[in-house]
Amino acid sequence: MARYTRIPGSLALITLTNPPVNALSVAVRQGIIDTMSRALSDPEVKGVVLCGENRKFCGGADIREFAGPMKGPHLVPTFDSIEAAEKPVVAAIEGVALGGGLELALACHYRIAHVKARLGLPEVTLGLLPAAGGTQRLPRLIGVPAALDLITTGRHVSAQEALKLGIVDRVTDGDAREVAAELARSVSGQASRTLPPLPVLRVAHLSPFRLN
Ligand SMILES: CCCCCCC/C=C/C(=O)SCCNC(=O)CCNC(=O)[C@H](O)C(C)(C)COP(=O)(O)OP(=O)(O)OC[C@H]1O[C@@H](n2cnc3c(N)ncnc32)[C@H](O)[C@@H]1OP(=O)(O)O
Repeated sequence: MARYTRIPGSLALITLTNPPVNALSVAVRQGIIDTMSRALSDPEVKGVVLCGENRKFCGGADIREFAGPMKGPHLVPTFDSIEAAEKPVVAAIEGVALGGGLELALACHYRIAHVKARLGLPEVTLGLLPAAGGTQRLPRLIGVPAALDLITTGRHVSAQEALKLGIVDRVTDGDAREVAAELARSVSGQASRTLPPLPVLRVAHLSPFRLN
């Protein structure tokens, strides 16, 4: 599930609620769609903060659902609709943002991380790819070499390394939700931030092709 709360400054706070790590179960994916739609259709809401319950942003796809057939909304359109939102969406990353959890944060327009947060794309360790936009959004944000390192090793990075790499916009030792709310208020009314275009790979004797 995802809980919807109105917070000061004309903002909506969306909290993923699926203990223990707020993994992206069917109910959480549907909850994101429902709460985002509520925030976007309310003219009083000028921006959105997205966080996870119990100070854990999101541990990724819900591995408890891997045994059965895929049900409910897919991650890709769910995340695409966040990226396409005309109101700023800021991820408040506490605890972990792993796999689909980091891909969710990458679909947001801004990311604030708590100093103790860990981020990564560990899909490769499960024999999967970050197939919910991570292979596109991460290279656009931090460049191909750094993105390939994270995608192919599955290693977790600290909040400080994530800041250095350009994955997050700010690191705080305070309440990441409050810092995210401050940022959302300061950019509300501005055009949503978009990622730079995909890098074009040029190989001798071949026409350039787009990485997608
Ligand atoms: C079919 C096509 C799908 C395409 C989509 C592809 C895109 C997305 C893919 C993914 O997201 S794959 C999943 C990626 N995430 C992970 O691999 C995270 C795995 N978990 C961990 O690394 C650790 O558990 C942790 C989150 C760092 C927490 O570590 P900690 O040492 O603090 O606690 P643990 O004892 O390991 O775990 C606590 C508790 O949480 C449960 N859990 C952890 N991750 C998940 C998860 N992703 N889904 C569901 N449950 C999860 C874990 O099983 C423990 O549960 P209990 O044993 O306490 O019941």
